[in-house]
Amino acid sequence: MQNLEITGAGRSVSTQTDSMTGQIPRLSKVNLFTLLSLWMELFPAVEGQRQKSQEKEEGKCGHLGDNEEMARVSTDRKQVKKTGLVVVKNMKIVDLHCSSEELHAGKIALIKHGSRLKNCDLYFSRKPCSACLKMIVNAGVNRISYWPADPEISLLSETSTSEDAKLDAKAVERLKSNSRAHVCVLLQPLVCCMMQFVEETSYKCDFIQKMAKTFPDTNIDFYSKCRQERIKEYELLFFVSNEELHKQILMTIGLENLCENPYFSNLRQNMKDLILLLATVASSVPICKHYGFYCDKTEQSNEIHNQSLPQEIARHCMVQARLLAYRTEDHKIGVGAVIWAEKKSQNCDGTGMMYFIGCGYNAFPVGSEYADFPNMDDKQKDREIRKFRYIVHAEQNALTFRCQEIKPEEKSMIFVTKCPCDECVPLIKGAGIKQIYTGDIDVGRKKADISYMRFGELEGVSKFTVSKIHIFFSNMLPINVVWYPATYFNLIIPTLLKSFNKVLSQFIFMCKHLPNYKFSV
Ligand SMILES: Nc1ccn([C@H]2C[C@H](O)[C@@H](COP(=O)(O)OP(=O)(O)OP(=O)(O)O)O2)c(=O)n1
Repeated sequence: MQNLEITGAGRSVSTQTDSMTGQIPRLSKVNLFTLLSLWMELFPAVEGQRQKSQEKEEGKCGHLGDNEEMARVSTDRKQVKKTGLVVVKNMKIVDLHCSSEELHAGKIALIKHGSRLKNCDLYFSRKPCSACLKMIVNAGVNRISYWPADPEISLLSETSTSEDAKLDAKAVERLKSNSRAHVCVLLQPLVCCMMQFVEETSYKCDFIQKMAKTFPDTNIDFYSKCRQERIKEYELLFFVSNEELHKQILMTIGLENLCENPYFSNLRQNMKDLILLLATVASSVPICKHYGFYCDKTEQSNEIHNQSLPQEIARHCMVQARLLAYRTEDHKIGVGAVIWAEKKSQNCDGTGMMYFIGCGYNAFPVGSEYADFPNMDDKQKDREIRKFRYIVHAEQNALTFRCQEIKPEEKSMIFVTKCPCDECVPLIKGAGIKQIYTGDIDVGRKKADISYMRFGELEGVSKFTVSKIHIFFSNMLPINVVWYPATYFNLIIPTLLKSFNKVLSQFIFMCKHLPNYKFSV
């Protein structure tokens, strides 16, 4: 971990402020929406779905013995790719979805929004199938953007139904040419220095720093290792490494105009850059066996024992916030925030019980022009010309532009990349948000214009910050599960029962066959 202080992505980095003062590159909205759609495709499968697909794989589903049905299910699963979706209205994110076992992302959006999809822009991580497209164009959407790789009905799966995939691609084209909605690929090249900036800031972000602080002896640069792994993983998922194959796909999905150079190589370069950026941001909230977002007070974790999120979901939402932070207008530091809530019962969405409430990043009031407000920070002497009285914080924007009400009876949570300041803490509590997932590097800091004193004293809202899990429990639990008593029992008891069942059935089997064994002996 000592390496963390000196190297990042193979070269030395100075601090964000040293290297890029006053010239922070900004992620375009289109690229932010595209990245979030890709990221939503990676939303961790929820427990119910995981179990169901496991059962299907083991042949334990309701249609046990019905070979045809089994074959259809497994072909379907191979052929239909999970898809992420970002719903945007007036250039603001109004919802985040992903396919579930039963429903495609487009259908979920339709169920949830109906005709409110009118005039919305939809960003898909894969070109949607005809069944989704016909409904969403019918709802009057304005624009449908999709990632130009393997579509939702996969053209890469080697199943007997690949003909169907081609037929579906044709139907999609027909729907596209006969609809008013603009169905297109919206990818923009990253602005100059964006990648370097993301590398530097990811490496320096609160979560990595916190781990570096509390894990000082290890010299494993797990950030770089994690990043390399993510790059490989996401390239496999979102990229078609074979150029010819990629061209064939583009031709089949009506993008023959992108198959010629320089368009083809530009497209691939833009795709690669976005994948690299996503992998870099994702590695800034690392998956590490003994670390996670934990509530440090035991009484507090007991109180909310039934409510904590699985680590992989908490981490997923924090990466959403990290992506949002790259749209900041603050030249010094980007902050992102996203609010989710949990329904009491299962959602039709691939996000399980979780549903999106709102998101934001720190910026000047809507509509302000470049020279309207000062950008100076606390290092400048004159307090009158500092930014702090003008900038709207990430949490404030997330609350202002939320698309759903925060219901007092439901568990709602905010994920914010920087510790909530004294201005925001009462807002979060007042809004009825039940949990805060954040970094705590700033806790207790006092400055003339912005301080972080109230977070530590905050009561009635559970605070989850990156910390080390107790070794005893971490060894017993799966890596990505938040430790709290209920989860512990939820996981351990069924596992014990399962093992007990197995032993019991083996014992019965042995008893039944014992005479035979004796006979043969
Ligand atoms: N939870 C938070 C915390 C802060 N901010 C925003 C408001 C400001 O735009 C910026 C605060 O900027 P600072 O200059 O205080 O941040 P630094 O951490 O860079 O300060 P310092 O240089 O003192 O370390 O972050 C936010 O949106 N949400």
